[in-house]
Amino acid sequence: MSDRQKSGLRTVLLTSVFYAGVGLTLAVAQTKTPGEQPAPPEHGTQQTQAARQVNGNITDQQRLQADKDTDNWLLYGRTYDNQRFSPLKEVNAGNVAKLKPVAIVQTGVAGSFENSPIVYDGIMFVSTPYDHVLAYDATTGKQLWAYEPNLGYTQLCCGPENRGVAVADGKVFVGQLDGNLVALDAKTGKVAWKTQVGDSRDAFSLTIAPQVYDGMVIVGTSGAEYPTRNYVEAFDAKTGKSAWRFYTIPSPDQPGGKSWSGDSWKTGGGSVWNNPAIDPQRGLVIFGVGNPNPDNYGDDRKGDNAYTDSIVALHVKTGKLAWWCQEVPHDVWDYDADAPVVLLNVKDKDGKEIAAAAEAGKEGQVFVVNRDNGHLIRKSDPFVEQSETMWTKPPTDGYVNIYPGAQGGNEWSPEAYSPDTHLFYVQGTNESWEYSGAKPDMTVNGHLRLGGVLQPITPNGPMELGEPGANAHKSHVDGAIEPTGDLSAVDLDNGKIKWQYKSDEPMLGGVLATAGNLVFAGEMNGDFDAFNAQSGQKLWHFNLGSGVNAPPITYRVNGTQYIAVAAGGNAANGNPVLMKEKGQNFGDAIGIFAMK
Ligand SMILES: O=C(O)c1cc(C(=O)O)c2c(n1)C(=O)C(=O)c1cc(C(=O)O)[nH]c1-2
Ligand SMILES: [Ca+2]
Repeated sequence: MSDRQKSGLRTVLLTSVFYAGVGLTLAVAQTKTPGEQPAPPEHGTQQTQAARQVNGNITDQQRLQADKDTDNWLLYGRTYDNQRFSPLKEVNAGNVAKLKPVAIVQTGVAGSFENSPIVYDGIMFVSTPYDHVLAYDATTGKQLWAYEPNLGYTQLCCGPENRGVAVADGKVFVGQLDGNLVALDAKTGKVAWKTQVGDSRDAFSLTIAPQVYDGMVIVGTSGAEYPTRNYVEAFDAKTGKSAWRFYTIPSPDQPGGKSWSGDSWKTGGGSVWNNPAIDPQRGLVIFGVGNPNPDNYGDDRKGDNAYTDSIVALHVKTGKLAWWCQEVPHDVWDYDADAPVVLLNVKDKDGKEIAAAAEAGKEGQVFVVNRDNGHLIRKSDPFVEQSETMWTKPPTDGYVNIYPGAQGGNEWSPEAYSPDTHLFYVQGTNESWEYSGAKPDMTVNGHLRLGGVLQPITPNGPMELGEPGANAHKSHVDGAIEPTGDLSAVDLDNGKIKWQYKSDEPMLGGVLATAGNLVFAGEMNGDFDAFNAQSGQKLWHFNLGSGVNAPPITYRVNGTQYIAVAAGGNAANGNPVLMKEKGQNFGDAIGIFAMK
């Protein structure tokens, strides 16, 4: 073990002792100080932690009006438009410097922690890597129940990720890595029903946070690094019975079907692994679609390859296609459109305000489309560095180095939009990737089919992914940049970057914007930061001991505003190699912060 690693280990041990101390002091403070405002009658102001009852009875009506519900965080992106904006402002740019942890919860499951919790009526619902689900008192971190699945066989490209649960009508819905969608009783965490969405032996998995709407649970499948034909599927929330399924790769007779040569559409990829937005007024479900397969070798799938790397809208009642807009035609770089689509209004070139949908792609720009027809309104300026070699076809007799690569740009990180500042906040990674192409020897269901080598590189060498060929492959690092990250505020009315914060490591996990003129986001070194939403000035940070690579949320219980975020690091795309180099470890923490 190098000195550097040793000192990293020591820091983590010391900080965890510190956290335990914080938890203790605050737990005592909690019993002494009842909430400032009367609690809901079923709880009572003198309620102890143990008395808090789990209530997951969020109704359709409540979800539709989630924007008016200032206290709760009812949906993945807080509201169906996925803006991740909260009107709470007790914590604001003027006082955030005094923000303190009130509890640091440890879930017991360390690993790539990407969860965005749901909070309802003082209860926080969390999912961990490997799909454990836990219910906590959202003010103290006291655990109320836990679901520990016996996962079946899994075949995963990028780690044991779970991005979150959905809570509706007394149930908690979790997509599992083994391809199952499971409904839990929200009061107890016991399984109510379980449905297989995709066969894990064929490399289908669920890492997505499900969406819930109008009696349905909607999920998409991961698996596009394997020869799959992926889909989005809606299930009856009461029974788990399939309501509709939409294949993200059209057959030849469907719209866009001619954009695949031969039979390539049958195994064309097109994963969907981030939470869809819902436009209730238009009756649309809108989401991003992942890469085509094979990833780097496109000669056997000639054409644009619809609907991969696209923003896609379906009629939510039937699952029928409404429109799509492709960000990257005929992708050979694994440029999934994999961040949540955000619904917002922007000005068109004539200054007219129009309903839009936006997604910040892996290729490093925000795509803004008209929500009525999917027409591209504009692309933002790049929010990461783009190499001159970008868009070079991976050669079969050599290699090409490109940035951004398959980690983005924006990796899957949920963006935020503040209607107060009219700015769109997005994280980004500057990282070189080495690509080469190779015609796959054969196609075997459930076996990786990358069509060559793609791997992140630093100026010092490869960050090996352990994928076939990557380890054995001699890497070339000429032109490689040091991996770094940024957080950008983008004006989507003109596509310009208003401010940008730079981080020493890739930034991924997601952003929260609040009416307190604040933006919260994490860094891989464990820092959880608050910025002035207008100016980008960093106002506060707290180190959570391992990478804050998850989306923060905020909520209010008994009149107190809390901010929470998961911290565990990230296991995808060579990030464990980077973390090891810097002496950083995987973790299992959820930090809960307040002004008290
Ligand atoms: O195409 C796919 O099916 C798929 C799925 C996932 C996933 O489900 O996590 C990732 C990717 N692709 C991917 O390309 C990628 O870079 C990636 C990073 C991560 C992560 O959790 O940090 N997941 C995934
Ligand atoms: Ca992918």
